[in-house]
Amino acid sequence: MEQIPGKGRGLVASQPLKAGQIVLTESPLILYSASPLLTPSSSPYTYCDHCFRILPLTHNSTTVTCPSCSNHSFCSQKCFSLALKSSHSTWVCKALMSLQQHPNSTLLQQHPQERQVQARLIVASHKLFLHNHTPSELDTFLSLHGTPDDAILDAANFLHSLISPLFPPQAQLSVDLIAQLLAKDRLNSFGLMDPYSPDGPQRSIKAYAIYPKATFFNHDCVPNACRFDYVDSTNDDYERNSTDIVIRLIEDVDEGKEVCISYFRIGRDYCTRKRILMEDYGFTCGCDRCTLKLIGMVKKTTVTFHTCGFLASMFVRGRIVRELWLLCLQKMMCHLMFWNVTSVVILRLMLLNWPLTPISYYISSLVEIYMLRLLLSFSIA
Ligand SMILES: C[S@@+](CC[C@H](N)C(=O)[O-])C[C@H]1O[C@@H](n2cnc3c(N)ncnc32)[C@H](O)[C@@H]1O
Repeated sequence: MEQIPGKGRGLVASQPLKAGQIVLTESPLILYSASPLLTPSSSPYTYCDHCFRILPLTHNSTTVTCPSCSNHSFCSQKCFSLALKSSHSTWVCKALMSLQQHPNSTLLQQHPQERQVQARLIVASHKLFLHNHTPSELDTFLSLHGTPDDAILDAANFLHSLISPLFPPQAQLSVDLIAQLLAKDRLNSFGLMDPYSPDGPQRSIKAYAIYPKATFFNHDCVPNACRFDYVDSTNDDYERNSTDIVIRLIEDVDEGKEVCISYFRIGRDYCTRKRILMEDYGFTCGCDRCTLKLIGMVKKTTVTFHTCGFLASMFVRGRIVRELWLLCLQKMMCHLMFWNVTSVVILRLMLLNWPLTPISYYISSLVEIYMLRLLLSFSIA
């Protein structure tokens, strides 16, 4: 891990790496369902509440429903046994049931639906708040990027009043810790997606996970690494946990080069990428793809601006000296064609040696347009 200028911490190759190589496999520190506590999920699938694999539409002999809450189902007895020790312990089961019951549910329903998912996050991360829990996990979590803003503090106050009475006495739940949790989760959690199907509905997020190392991958719109989380596989297809994250390289990476992933599908256009990165992650991307696109846009705007100015000045002058204009038109067109072609050739030759920056494009467009203006004045004169 290194400090990357303008990006904070990032992950850098400490040796030459090959395309296809797995550079990280990791289990989540925190994992929770993305379906709101009180509202039925919009996903066409139901999932195992421990490993998030799809459950069969009709419960088969291997599916187990929690006998205490009857609200959570598991794909197998093995998953249920594992869940009882972690994701669906007796305390989690009781806390979720209590949040789903009146009057807690009434209070939750008065808030945006997002609050129901945030409540799941706090319940799922209760282990971090236990006094006797390993402090390194809380430290790791608190060291992640993200600070609470006013909206998060409001949410934290509400959720604290709702959930703290449910917490075990040995848990150090405070408004500040909840606010930290929400802020870190917003910038660092990965969505686990519905399975892909070519003619199925648009994929939605079935669960969220925070991975303590994977979270340090910065974003690039042309990433050199990519997430392979095997969420679409069935139980028999593979051995690793279905909620583990797997990061593979897309191309060879030299020693010292940063390894980046894309925080979303890479097919999105420049403006959509820019908006998502600002709204969801709070930064403007300076990767090569975005910079080139920006240069193109600056050039287009500059050329349009100067062309409009040029046409407007031609129009005004044309009106004032209409007679002269008509007389000179024929002569001018000859000059224009000559100078325009010449200036374009000169400028393109210059550009070959110029660095590709918005300034060089701006100056070249200015020069081009002033040459044409000069020529027009000569022609009219
Ligand atoms: C999941 S964290 C990545 C690790 C983070 N750099 C850190 O220091 O903890 C996401 C945050 O990293 C920063 N970041 C990621 N990619 C970036 C990029 N291409 N340009 C600028 N900042 C970036 C943003 O502040 C973003 O909110």
